[in-house]
Amino acid sequence: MAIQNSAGLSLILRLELENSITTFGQVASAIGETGGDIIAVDVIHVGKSHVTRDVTVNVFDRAHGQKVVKALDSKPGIKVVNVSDRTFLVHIGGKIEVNSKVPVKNRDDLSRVYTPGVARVCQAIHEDPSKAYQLTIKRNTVAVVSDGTAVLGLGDIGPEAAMPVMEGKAMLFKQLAQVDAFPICLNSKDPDEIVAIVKAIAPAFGGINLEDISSPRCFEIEERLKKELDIPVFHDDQHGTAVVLLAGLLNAVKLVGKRLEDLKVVVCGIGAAGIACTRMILSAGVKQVIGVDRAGIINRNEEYTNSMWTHYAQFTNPDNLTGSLAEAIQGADVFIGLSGPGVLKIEHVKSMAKDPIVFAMANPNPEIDPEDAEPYVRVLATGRSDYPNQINNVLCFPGIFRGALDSRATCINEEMKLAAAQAIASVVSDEELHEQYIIPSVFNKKVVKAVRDAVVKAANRTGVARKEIRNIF
Ligand SMILES: NC(=O)C1=CN([C@@H]2O[C@H](COP(=O)(O)OP(=O)(O)OC[C@H]3O[C@@H](n4cnc5c(N)ncnc54)[C@H](O)[C@@H]3O)[C@@H](O)[C@H]2O)C=CC1
Ligand SMILES: CC(=O)C(=O)O
Ligand SMILES: [Mg+2]
Repeated sequence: MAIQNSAGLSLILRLELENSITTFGQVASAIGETGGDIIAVDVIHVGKSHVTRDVTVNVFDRAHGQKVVKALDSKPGIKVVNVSDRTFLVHIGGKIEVNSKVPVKNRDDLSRVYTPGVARVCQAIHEDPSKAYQLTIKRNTVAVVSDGTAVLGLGDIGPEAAMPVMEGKAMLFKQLAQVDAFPICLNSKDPDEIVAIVKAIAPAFGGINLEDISSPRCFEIEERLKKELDIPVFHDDQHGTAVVLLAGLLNAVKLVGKRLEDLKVVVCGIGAAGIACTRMILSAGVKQVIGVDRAGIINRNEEYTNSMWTHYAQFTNPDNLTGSLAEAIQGADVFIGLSGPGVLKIEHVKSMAKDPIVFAMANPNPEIDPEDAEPYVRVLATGRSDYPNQINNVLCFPGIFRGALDSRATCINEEMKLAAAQAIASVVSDEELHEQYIIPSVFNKKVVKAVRDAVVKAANRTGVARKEIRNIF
């Protein structure tokens, strides 16, 4: 099983080439000798003495990029005028914008969309607040709320630094499921204040997607908001991740011919995602889950300062094992990583049971380098977009909110989550199922529709839908 990795970093190098001294062939050789991969060349300006070209080069990391630049700069007749990182370029000015659905071309239009016409619409909603679903953006709009305390695996990097991730989530909501989503990053870490703020902004939204809020605060914040709001509140790192993880696990066990109830599963990283994933796989039928965090195996002999861990020990680790990851993983069928980079070593993988399944889901860098793990595992998945088998909550949140908004559900309950997991898994047919294809691609158009339809049905079945469904796809 060969793993294809796209290069880590893509740079655009603006080069000024002196015609009499150098050729493009020399440029290409200099880049090739350093291991850079040219993926595009554009001519920017042709002059008598100089040609300016933009050369797009894939490199492994920053240091490699610097090596390529140095190699070019050292050649006579080649000048590196500018270096831009394509990832930064797509972020300039942010990734989303608000568009108007109604053209305003004259006074007549203006008086309808704005004052005085708008006043009658406001009064209609005042008389019947449920009309907000017909007459405002509420029915199709989700707030993506973060406090920046657990951004990917980068930790507490603050609300401003969290924005690119939240903009990315909003972009994906729109692109994949036509849901309008706003990134809202809060300058507060106080659960009381976060609950109060989200409650206060809720009238404009049909759902709340909590994102990258650190544990254990995230549990309290979500629970309180669920109780106090009549729109779905969904902590994506918990439930979106758990839904996609279960989908991947259902297909992986089918592939290796094991049963959920016979598995020994190790979950590393007992935070928001790890706890929710544990709950989800237990409710799907797994019996033996062992949690590991910085304090080692989570067991019932300890009283942890993190009360969630004390609670976690009550419903996991049936044999009350103690020790470290090395002890936990011996003979395990499945490793689920939701912690940080480099936690899982080759020796750990070698000590797993036959046909090991490794889901190294920490972002941006997984618990083990996929190239290192690949020779020793049967099924490998990461959370990243540039390897096969991407187990990432992006497979869930667009479709699950599409279904919840369409059925105007009051919440996203366990049945809706389970239905979403089964729907994602079902997109991969038995004929297609393969070590490198246990989970559909984010770009597989069947995913959002399958999840949305399954969620709508589950919402109806469980009595949380407030609306008859019209099919929008
Ligand atoms: N692939 C996906 O869809 C998703 C991936 N993640 C990733 O999972 C990781 C955790 O995310 P959250 O649960 O939201 O964060 P969190 O902050 O709630 O929990 C992380 C947990 O991992 C533990 N941990 C960190 N380093 C560790 C180490 N070296 N050994 C043992 N335990 C360690 C922490 O102590 C903490 O309990 C992040 O890297 C995040 O990017 C999270 C959500 C979705
Ligand atoms: C994917 C995601 O939500 C995370 O890594 O936090
Ligand atoms: Mg997240």
